[in-house]
Amino acid sequence: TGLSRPQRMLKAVQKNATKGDPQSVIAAIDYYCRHKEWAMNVGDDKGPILDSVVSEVNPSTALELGTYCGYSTVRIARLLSPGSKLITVEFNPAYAAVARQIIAHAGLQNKVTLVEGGSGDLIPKIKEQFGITSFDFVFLDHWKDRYLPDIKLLEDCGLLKKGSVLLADNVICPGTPEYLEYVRNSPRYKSQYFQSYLEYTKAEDGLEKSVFLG
Ligand SMILES: O=C(NCCCCc1cc2ccncc2s1)c1cc(-c2ccc(F)cc2)cc(O)c1O
Ligand SMILES: [Mg+2]
Repeated sequence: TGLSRPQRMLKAVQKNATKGDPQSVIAAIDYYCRHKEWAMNVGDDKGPILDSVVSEVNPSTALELGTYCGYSTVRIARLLSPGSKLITVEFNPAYAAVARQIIAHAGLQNKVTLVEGGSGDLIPKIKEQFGITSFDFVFLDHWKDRYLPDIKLLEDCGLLKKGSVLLADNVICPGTPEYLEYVRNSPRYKSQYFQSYLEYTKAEDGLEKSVFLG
């Protein structure tokens, strides 16, 4: 059966990107996915919006739900200040194996902790396992029907504080209607939509930024 799509993407990174250079890793993945084969990275249309929110928040602690091949992990981690930590959660072991190698190729493995498992199982264990009291920034990019239950779980576990910023991918395509309805109508969040495009396509998609008000 040969290599999987994530493995072919990894080969393209190892061939075309400079070790220790996150920007070249990002460029190699975007080139491969735009010109060779599509993959569900946040991509180079939505990516700069992600970058601007991460830079604005400058998080000491960040959480990513849904690593996939590590593209957005690299985008986020390359912007973190020294001593800051990104925890990224991936359910699929094959994706996680590729992501570890892509994150390492970018030279960002010291800023990133990749945890394999389901978000619902892991979130309640984060405080005890990682000594984290709250997250300054959360990027949601995993199962679209897990966005809402998982932010409620983050609230219940006391992992959000006043000012914590949530950024959700794919709120239009594939879509996260229940999540959007909640964050846009809850008095506990101030929400804002950033219109963009589904990665490597002309279809509409966007990111929803929601600030937790405590
Ligand atoms: O499903 C998507 N992303 C989640 C992958 C699920 C991996 C998981 C991670 C994890 C961690 C913890 N707990 C449970 C889980 S489950 C996704 C899909 C599309 C798309 C858009 C149009 C299409 F025609 C076809 C696909 C675009 C995107 O940007 C996506 O992010
Ligand atoms: Mg996505």
